[in-house]
Parts: sequence; structure tokens; C-alpha cells
Amino acid sequence: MKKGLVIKNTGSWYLVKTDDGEMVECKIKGNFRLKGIRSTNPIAVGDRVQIAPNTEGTAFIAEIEDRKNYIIRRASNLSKQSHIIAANLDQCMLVVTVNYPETSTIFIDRFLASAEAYQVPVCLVFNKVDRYTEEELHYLEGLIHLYTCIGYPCFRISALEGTGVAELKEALKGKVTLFSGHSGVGKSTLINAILPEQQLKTGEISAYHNKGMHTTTFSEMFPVDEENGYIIDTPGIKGFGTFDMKDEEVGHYFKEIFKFSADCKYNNCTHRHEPGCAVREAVENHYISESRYTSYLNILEDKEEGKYRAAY
Ligand SMILES: Nc1nc2c(ncn2[C@@H]2O[C@H](COP(=O)(O)OP(=O)(O)OP(=O)(O)O)[C@@H](O)[C@H]2O)c(=O)[nH]1
Ligand SMILES: [Zn+2]
Repeated sequence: MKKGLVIKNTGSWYLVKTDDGEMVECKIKGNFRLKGIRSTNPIAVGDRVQIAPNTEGTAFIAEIEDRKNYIIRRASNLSKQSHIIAANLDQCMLVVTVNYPETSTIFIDRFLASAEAYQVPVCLVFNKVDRYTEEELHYLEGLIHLYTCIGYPCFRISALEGTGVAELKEALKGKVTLFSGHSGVGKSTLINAILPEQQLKTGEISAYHNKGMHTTTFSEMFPVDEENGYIIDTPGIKGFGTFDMKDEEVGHYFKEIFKFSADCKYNNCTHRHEPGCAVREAVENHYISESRYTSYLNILEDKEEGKYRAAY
């Protein structure tokens, strides 16, 4: 038996990098099922596994270690079956632009809330700083201040000109990182700047998914250093999977709201109309930003209309 990391899933076989550095093509033995998850794929990129090598130099995956987190995509809106896109993420880089295209704080906050639910730490990467006007740069500084204070590290970069890319690369060392963000914010440009040797690959993948042929997604991790740092490329995946939560749970996924909610009069407070709400008081006193509170209410409203699941 050997231990290793799944770095590629082709649908019919898995590529495992063993802890002694070997690359082994692996298959799954028999009826491999995981407790709790109804998934179309029992093993995903990022999984730590034990493999049993056979004489042809390939191996069977015998065991999978418990995951610290994973991201899924539901096979369809109605289906309970889901596809695990990647497991054991150390972090997610959410690439955003103040303009060209505009990324709204509602989008950012919804993304951050689902990342909290999935227990994946997020850094915000503000791209295209070379293009902004004075006013846009001013707004950018405000956002960076806001999110840094809440506890999300922020980077200012220009993927096009290379500004700040070295610093970002430093933050990828030894970690498994997923890149997300709206279409057009510069993810491919950034990944190309980080992994120059992967140029062609990224081009192929986007050409492929632009044709709308991505009915099944097979993920791959690309090494970024010698110390098990990887970037996960997931064609067509923009956010985390959907999840169900109660009204009073939404606030748990906004770090600063959660902190203040300890002092609400009712422990199932939804921070809307309840008397003695410490969160509303904190918004009034500017300890919680209006934009974050608006995003919070926006999720609650969509939940009421049954739209939240569909939004991701
Ligand atoms: N001015 C400026 N333009 C950039 C920068 N980064 C990317 N762009 C441009 O933004 C456009 C979109 O970049 P992509 O890298 O294709 O964006 P993407 O996020 O991969 O988009 P999808 O593939 O649709 O998800 C391209 O025209 C890039 O040249 C930047 O730092 N500054
Ligand atoms: Zn409250």
C-alpha cells in the first residue's frame, strides 16, 4: 500500500501522485461508496488516498482519507445526486474587478458566505488595477479596507502587467487553491501569468468550454511549486455548490454578523425586525457595513422566494 494525492480525474481513471513522487494511473475497485454523499464520482481531485499497486505499474484505490472540505455541483436542479469537483481545498482566490466588468458586493458576499458554509478560506484578488480611474481606485481601497477588517486577505494585481503577481504566487506556496470569479475578470490571464508553461492548456480548456460542451467536468490540479502547491482548474465552475440553511443560520456565514449576534436578545434572531438585535445596532453604529448587511438581507429574501438555490 502507498499513500498519495489524486491530481487528475478523467472520468474513467485517476492520476495519483504518491508521497514518494511517483505518478500512478489508478482505478477504483468494486463498489466504492462514501457515507453521507450521493455522488456520481466517489473520488475527486484533491483526495488523499491509499493505493494498492499491481504488477502492470497501475493501481487500485483502496481507501480514501476523510476530507476536510469539498465542493460539489448538483447533477441537475432536481437531482439529489451531486458531482464532487474537488476535495481538501486549502483556499480559494476569488478574482474580482471593480469595473470591466463590475463585480457587485452582493456577488462577493454571497460567494464568501457559501465559502464559509463549505469551510474554504477565501482571499480576494482585485484585478485590473492598471485600468481604474481615480474614483474607481478610491472605491477599491474602501473595499480592501472592508474585507481586510472582516478577515479576508486582499491582493491588488494587474494580471496583464504583472503587478502584484509575485506576491500572489507566494500565497499559493504549498497550498491547494481554487480560482473563481465572474467571466471576464481575468482568471485565465492570471493563471497564465502564474503558470507560463500551462499557456496552451488554459487556452484549450476555455475554447472547449466556450462551445458549451462541458456537460461533464473533469478536474485537474497543476503544480505551482515543488512543495505540493497546486492550482485547481475546473472548467465552467463559478461558485460553490448549493446548500440549504435555515433563516437564522445565514448570519453564521457572515463573520462579523456572527460575532455581534452573540449579543442579540433572541438566539434565533434573524437580525431583521426582532427587538434587542445587536446586529442592527452594530449596523447603525457603523461597526457592520451597510453593504454587508444588504447582502445578508438579500440572501434571506431570495431564500423566501426560493431563488437562492437557483442563484448558484
Ligand atoms: N487592463 C487589464 N485587462 C486585463 C487584465 N487581466 C485580464 N485582462 C483582460 O480581460 C479580458 C478577460 O480576461 P480573461 O483572462 O479571458 O478572463 P477570464 O476570467 O478567464 O474569463 P472567462 O474565461 O470568461 O471565465 C481579456 O481581454 C484580458 O486581456 C488586467 O490586469 N488589466
Ligand atoms: Zn439580531
